[in-house]
Amino acid sequence: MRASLLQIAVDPDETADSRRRRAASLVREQAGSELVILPELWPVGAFAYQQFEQEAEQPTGPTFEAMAEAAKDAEVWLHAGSVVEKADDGTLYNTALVISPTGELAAVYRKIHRFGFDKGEAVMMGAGEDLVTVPLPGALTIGLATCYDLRFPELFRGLVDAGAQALVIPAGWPARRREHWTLLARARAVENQAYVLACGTAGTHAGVEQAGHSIVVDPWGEVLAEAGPGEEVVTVDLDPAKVTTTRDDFPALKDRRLGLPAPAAPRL
Ligand SMILES: NC(=O)CC(=O)C(=O)O
Repeated sequence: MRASLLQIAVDPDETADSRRRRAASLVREQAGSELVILPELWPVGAFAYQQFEQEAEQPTGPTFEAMAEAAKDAEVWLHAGSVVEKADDGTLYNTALVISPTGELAAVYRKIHRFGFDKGEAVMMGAGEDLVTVPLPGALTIGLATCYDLRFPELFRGLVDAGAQALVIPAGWPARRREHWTLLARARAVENQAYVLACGTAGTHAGVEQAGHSIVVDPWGEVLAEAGPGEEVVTVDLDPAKVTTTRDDFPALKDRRLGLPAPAAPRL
């Protein structure tokens, strides 16, 4: 199963429409891949908080329209990264879109853990509540998470329990925390015995230099491919059987101790 990660640059000197056109043409160039992945909030930039309201769209808005055409032309499954979604009640969400090779909206995932503590998406956006997996026919079942979610292992265990074999994580990860990005991506792969495909952005916006370094890790924790800091396409071949063989040969997931009594209150 061939997968391509499109590590697109999100510098502020480009409009969202221009970036959508560029992304669409990059997607079309990936014909032959089965899965193509774009990063988090790439039309606007993950830290461009001031633009969120203005660039907010419906899940079937301009990003979906441009990406659905491209997915159809290339005949690929497209994880179109995430967009600022404006829900019917006006709430904004950081929402990932998965598009089928026939151009249908196959799944949406609203980011569960919002980044920013007392600012940015943490205060401007609603939190997703639903874990989402998508079985790609004849290939792997992917589990969806976005950027800051990478720091919360319990989410990934939930995805694995729901059948995920590959964890797809679009991000807008800052350069100053790049070591965390690589370490966490490998940790999520090892502990869940799953592929991790984590696609970041390049460039700088809102004063935040992006890490790039999109990474693909196999279920044993080996790095199959890693981008540099600039705009780049990473293409890898995944072996769906490797998930099963890793889990069979080293069955650590079966040694989980579920149902232990919880402490009276979390000790933080
Ligand atoms: N931007 C994010 O969602 C997450 C992030 O930057 C981090 O360090 O975590």
